[in-house]
Amino acid sequence: MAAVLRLVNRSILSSAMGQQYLTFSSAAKTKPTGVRPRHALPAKVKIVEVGPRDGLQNEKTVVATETKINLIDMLSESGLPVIEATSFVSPKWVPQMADQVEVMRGICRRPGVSYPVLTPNLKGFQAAVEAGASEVAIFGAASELFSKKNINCSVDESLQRFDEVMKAAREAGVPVRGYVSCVLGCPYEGKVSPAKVAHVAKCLYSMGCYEISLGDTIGVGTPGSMAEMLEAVCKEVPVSALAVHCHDTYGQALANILVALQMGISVVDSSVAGLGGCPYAQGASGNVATEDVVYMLHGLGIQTGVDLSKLMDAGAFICRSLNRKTSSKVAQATCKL
Ligand SMILES: CC(C)(COP(=O)([O-])OP(=O)([O-])OC[C@H]1O[C@@H](n2cnc3c(N)ncnc32)[C@H](O)[C@@H]1OP(=O)([O-])[O-])[C@@H](O)C(=O)NCCC(=O)NCCSC(=O)C[C@@](C)(O)CC(=O)[O-]
Repeated sequence: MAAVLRLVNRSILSSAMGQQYLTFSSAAKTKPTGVRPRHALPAKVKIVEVGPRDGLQNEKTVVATETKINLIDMLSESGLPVIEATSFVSPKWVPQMADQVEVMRGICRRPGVSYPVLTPNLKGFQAAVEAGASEVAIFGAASELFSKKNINCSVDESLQRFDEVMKAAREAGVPVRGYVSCVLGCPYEGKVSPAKVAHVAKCLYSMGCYEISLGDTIGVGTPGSMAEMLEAVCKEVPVSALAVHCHDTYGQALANILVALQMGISVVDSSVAGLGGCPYAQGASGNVATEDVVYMLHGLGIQTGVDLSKLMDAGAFICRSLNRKTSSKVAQATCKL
């Protein structure tokens, strides 16, 4: 971990615009720790906005469908390339997502923007496709107990269910993203081994998921544990197919994302205004705020295609609608609310 932090502290960004990589000058001098820094940051990062799904799924009061639709449309206005719109899960388990069909039918789809939805099983997949979803995500876990609490089956059983979804998705030509939850800790089991994370990630990738999002569901990770976990996963899944999904419970999310970028990852999940939490991971705070991720990336000279001002308008809108304060430090600092 010390080596990773030294790497960050001593980094010197290349000032040349348009250069493909930004280099870290003193990386070679750092002591090896088993961590594999790539000594380079990507020139471009794809942000996967999960606010309308992950951000809202845990809200106690039902959010009006129109509000969800307006939020998604404002987010797509801001230039975000991927907006996870809703989930096709049981309304008994997650009542907040019960209006998934109306949301999918109501949004204004911008060309070039993808609107994936969560589908835990074949039933969810079929309903999603019927409602017009053109991309879906399956969601597994690296922790047995979390899997049981979240989707009511063991990790192995979940992989069998996902296999059915993958087959149907292949036939329908629908791309599938895969999540692994609890990659840096579980609310029920505590520490989770990087080997288990790597195993589940490899299974999802082998099944045909085009991208694997690694979820620090309860936000307990640090740059050290993130690097150790990624080291294990990168041996099984190409780094170009990995994304990180960081909750900010312990305030470590941006540091963890920076480490992931240094290790070659260029896809980051985040949630506008830092909304969110998982209904089956008590105490987990929201995702890292998209505004803060965009601010950091732009500050590093990394392109996102996102207009920060429009993004903050979307954050202000949803915070007003939910009558709550933003968790985005950037939005707080710029007094947009
Ligand atoms: C997976 C199930 C459905 C299993 O739930 P189950 O009770 O085991 O399912 P079942 O197959 O026995 O069916 C029971 C009932 O659910 C219905 N059902 C069955 N499937 C569906 C479906 N797709 N859509 C709608 N209804 C469905 C089914 O028709 C039946 O209805 P009934 O006969 O009782 O009226 C349930 O556990 C569930 O919905 N879980 C969802 C949990 C969830 O959404 N969690 C939050 C998302 S994960 C997350 O936030 C983490 C992530 C991704 O962000 C990454 C990170 O941060 O780590």
